[in-house]
Amino acid sequence: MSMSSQPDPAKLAASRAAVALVRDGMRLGLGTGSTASIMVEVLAERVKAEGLALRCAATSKATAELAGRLGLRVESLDEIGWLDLTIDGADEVDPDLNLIKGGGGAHLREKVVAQASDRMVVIADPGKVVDRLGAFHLPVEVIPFGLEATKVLVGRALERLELSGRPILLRQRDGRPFVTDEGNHILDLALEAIPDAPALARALSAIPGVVEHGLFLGICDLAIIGRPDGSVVELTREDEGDALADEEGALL
Ligand SMILES: O=C(CO)[C@H](O)[C@H](O)COP(=O)(O)O
Repeated sequence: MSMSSQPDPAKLAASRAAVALVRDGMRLGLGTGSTASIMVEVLAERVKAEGLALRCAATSKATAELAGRLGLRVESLDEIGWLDLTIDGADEVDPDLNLIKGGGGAHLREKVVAQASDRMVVIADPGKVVDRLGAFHLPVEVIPFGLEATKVLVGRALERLELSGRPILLRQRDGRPFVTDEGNHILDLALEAIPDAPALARALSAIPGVVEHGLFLGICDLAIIGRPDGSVVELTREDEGDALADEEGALL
């Protein structure tokens, strides 16, 4: 494998299993983050070895740059129109395959791309599997205009959902507010646990300054969890709780 540093074996195992789902001629969505980057490298190697003809849409500038550099054919989502499969990482995966995403600040484009795909497959290591979403800070992309007012409205929404007092943190990078590929900022909500994810998703989406939150509810079709020994566990929404219950001891 031509990767510069030795990849995490669990992420590599999940990536290989996901890339095995790719078929010649597919239109693919490429996720963002360290796991998705490994997947892009594995995919590029397979494309080179087998001469597959793929069309790829990236979920971030960083992924577009990586995929292009590795020789994958990257086009805009509008050029491709619709995708057969999107493969992406996640920050948390619950037993119903609901996700928190956006640790890398790309969840807006990631959600657009995932929703424009027939199938979304998540690749992750066992540390991402949780019983209930919320330990990971929930990213919320907001427009710069009226940021303080948006923060107040987010706080009020949390109060109504019995999450009052939870910190709302403006994400920083190099001492300045983080700027997404779409020119927006990110509020990270330190919720600890999310009792009612659909209600929170609705409340956040109703705030005008909020562009998109990192809750991916009912979007993921398959989660491939890699293990450090190179094996994988596949979780689907149909077998959701059962599979997790069976595998939990081995996963965590
Ligand atoms: O949602 C994301 C980026 O916005 C990533 O998929 C998520 O943060 C997981 O990243 P990693 O694979 O590096 O742990």
